[in-house]
Amino acid sequence: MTAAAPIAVALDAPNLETAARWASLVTPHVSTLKVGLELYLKYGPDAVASIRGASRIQVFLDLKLHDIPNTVAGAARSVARLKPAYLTVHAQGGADMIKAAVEAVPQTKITAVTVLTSLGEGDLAATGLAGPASDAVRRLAALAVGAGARALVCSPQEVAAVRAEIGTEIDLITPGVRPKGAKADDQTRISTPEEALAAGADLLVIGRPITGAADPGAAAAAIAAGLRHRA
Ligand SMILES: O=c1ccn([C@@H]2O[C@H](COP(=O)(O)O)[C@@H](O)[C@H]2O)c(=O)[nH]1
Repeated sequence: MTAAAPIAVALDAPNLETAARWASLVTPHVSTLKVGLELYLKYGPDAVASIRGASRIQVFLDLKLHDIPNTVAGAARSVARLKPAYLTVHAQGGADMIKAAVEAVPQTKITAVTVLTSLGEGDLAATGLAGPASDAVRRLAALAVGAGARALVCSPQEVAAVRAEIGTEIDLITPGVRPKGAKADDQTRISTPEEALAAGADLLVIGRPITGAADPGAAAAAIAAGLRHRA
């Protein structure tokens, strides 16, 4: 049996039946299933239970919490019983907010989202974050790790620079991954799965290139095979 590839499939589905079907098709090929806002806001904890099924696959709860520290700590405690491997917060919420989340759920890796992979340089300037995205990502990564985050989300284009700064202990997770020739959709700072892994990513988040395929299981298997061949 081959080891599951370091891929988190983003199960951004309109209903539980679709998400559970995708989950059962991709589970043999990948290490992680990601539940995000679309599914969690509609179904809550049932979303996690139904995609996990009877398997022991890792769950990545991508709720991108961003509020005052007390509120984020309470929100993190509310999902602790789901035992997600990863729970996201926005690094821009600041060090106290990240620390509050870390202390609230010690068994889960609090994962700080640095700069959304959909944003380009122009978008950043418009939000008042001057300078190249890579500068903001590195600054927010250092802040988040200093506050206790054990994983970071950045684009594959910044992974090598972040890795050089934060060392090997922190998991680097990259959305914005597109197989060669695939549509970028609304993602801006993208790379291929092979490039992301070669740059030092630990876990690649991939949604639509897998879930939008006619056969999501085959699409996941093909990307996983590509990663094995480069290793
Ligand atoms: O910066 C970020 C943080 C999170 N995401 C999430 O990852 C997936 C990507 O899905 P694709 O279909 O492969 O684009 C999605 O669930 C996002 O919410 C991100 O894209 N960028």
